[in-house]
Amino acid sequence: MQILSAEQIREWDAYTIAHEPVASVDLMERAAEACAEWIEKKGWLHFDYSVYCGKGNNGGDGLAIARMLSQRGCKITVHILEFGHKGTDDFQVNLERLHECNVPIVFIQDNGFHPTPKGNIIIDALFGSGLNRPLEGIVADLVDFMNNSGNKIVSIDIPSGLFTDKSSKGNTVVKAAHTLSFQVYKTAFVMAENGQYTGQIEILDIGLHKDYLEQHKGAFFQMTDETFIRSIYKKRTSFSHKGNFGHALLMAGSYGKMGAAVMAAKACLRSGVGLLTVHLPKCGVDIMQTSTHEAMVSIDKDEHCIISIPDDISKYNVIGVGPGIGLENETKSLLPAILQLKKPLVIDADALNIIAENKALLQQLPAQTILTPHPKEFDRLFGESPNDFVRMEKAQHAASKHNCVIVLKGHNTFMAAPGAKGFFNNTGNPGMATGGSGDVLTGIITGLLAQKYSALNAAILGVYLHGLSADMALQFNSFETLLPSDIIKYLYRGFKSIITEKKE
Ligand SMILES: NC(=O)C1=CN([C@@H]2O[C@H](COP(=O)(O)OP(=O)(O)OC[C@H]3O[C@@H](n4cnc5c(N)ncnc54)[C@H](OP(=O)(O)O)[C@@H]3O)[C@@H](O)[C@H]2O)[C@@H](O)CC1
Ligand SMILES: Nc1ncnc2c1ncn2[C@@H]1O[C@H](COP(=O)(O)OP(=O)(O)O)[C@@H](O)[C@H]1O
Ligand SMILES: [K+]
Repeated sequence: MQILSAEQIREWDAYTIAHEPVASVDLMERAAEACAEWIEKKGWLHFDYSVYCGKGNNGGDGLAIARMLSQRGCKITVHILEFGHKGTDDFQVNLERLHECNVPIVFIQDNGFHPTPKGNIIIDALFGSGLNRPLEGIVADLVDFMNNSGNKIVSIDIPSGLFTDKSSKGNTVVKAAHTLSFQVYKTAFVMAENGQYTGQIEILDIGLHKDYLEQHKGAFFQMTDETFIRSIYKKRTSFSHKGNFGHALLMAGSYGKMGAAVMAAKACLRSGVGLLTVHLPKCGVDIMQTSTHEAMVSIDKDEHCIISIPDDISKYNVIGVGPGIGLENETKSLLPAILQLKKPLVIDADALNIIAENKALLQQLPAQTILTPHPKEFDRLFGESPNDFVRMEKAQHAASKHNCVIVLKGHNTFMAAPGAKGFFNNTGNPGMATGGSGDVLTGIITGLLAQKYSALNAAILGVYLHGLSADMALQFNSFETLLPSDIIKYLYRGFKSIITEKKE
């Protein structure tokens, strides 16, 4: 699924109006009908509704939804924010239509807001993608009033006060339980800083013209859905052998952090790598050999941490470095040597922190290296960001500048690569917020890279599978009990769901 900016959505609306063709007010009717149907399917027709409308097209949607719910037998009160100026044409048409339904309408002109009866559902249709400045004055007061009412809020298109394409940090924004948005995701929905506002997001199909997306391919962010993942997944043939799936070298672990190496190794093996060697300090040998029988080990000179590179590096086709390696000085000084090997590379955790301390190393990254920072690691590497939007733009810029793939981890992990607009992931859950989940991801991506996926596809597929397997593991776990080792255990379910053909 694509993720569009407010401007692109406006263009797409206009394209549909011109090329379907369909009248703008009829498109609004479709949008409102999709919302009313969603509410009906939810079994919510026995509730009463307070519908809050601005005077733009978002408010027009609200008026049309009010009419449709009233026709379905719901008790409705409509509240219109009165600014003095006329509503948009489609708003005015829908106001006329609503007058015919005898729905009570209250015009809000001052702060004396009518209390919303307990149990009413609030429909928030104040502002949509046309928001052009932060809310203030009476409008901000109204949103505070709605948020503090204790009523469930359903926002239409986007919670009012939330900007589609830039940060709304510190602004007054509606806190919705559900957001009913149209056709595609909006950039605002994938930013962690907005998680408190959107609630559950539903994307409703309003039949916008498909040709628009075809004609602007490459101009949009992409949400990595199942269709896309299937298109990059490589099927195995019956005659395949271990030589087809690469030999990965993982450089991981230090005294007290061998668990990171074990998890990365197991995840790498379960991702289908042909052969795996783990380079680790002496203290880790017994741990790895007893826990992970399929992994070979390459033993470092040092007892406690990694300070050297294995002798014969030529047999490995990829290297994954970072999980649990620590920040000992001798480990730090090893990193430039690893970069000089010019192998396909996945860099995570402390290996990223070492680069952050010596940023000149960024210039030495082999082409198409994959970096997997969480936001703090990212900020250490590329500087602090005031908000998620700026951090994402920095990731795009850094990926181009250093010719690398950046996996900026989070709920909707963002993947940036040179020449691509960027990809957001849509699998995974808060059960993954346990130390070690990142080590598992490094193992998965390293395993896929060894199997000759391109760097970008290894990142996209790895992140998707990582989250999907964690989602599958929820069948037998709560968010609290889910462990990184469960993600490895359920990787087979993730793979199978990609491989299994969907029944039509
Ligand atoms: N055919 C289509 O296009 C379809 C569109 N659809 C719907 O249209 C929505 C977009 O509608 P839209 O473009 O009319 O903008 P909208 O969000 O209603 O707000 C604009 C108004 O708000 C005002 N305003 C802005 N910021 C403000 C602030 N901080 N504080 C106070 N006022 C502020 C601004 O006033 P002004 O800046 O002129 O003072 C203007 O009056 C979209 O989200 C979707 O719901 C669907 O029906 C599907 C088909
Ligand atoms: N709420 C969440 N939703 C989706 N994915 C999550 C969530 N919380 C954590 N994750 C994923 O778990 C991983 C955590 O990685 P990281 O922070 O490096 O952990 P660690 O270093 O402890 O192993 C990332 O891939 C991240 O995307
Ligand atoms: K809204």
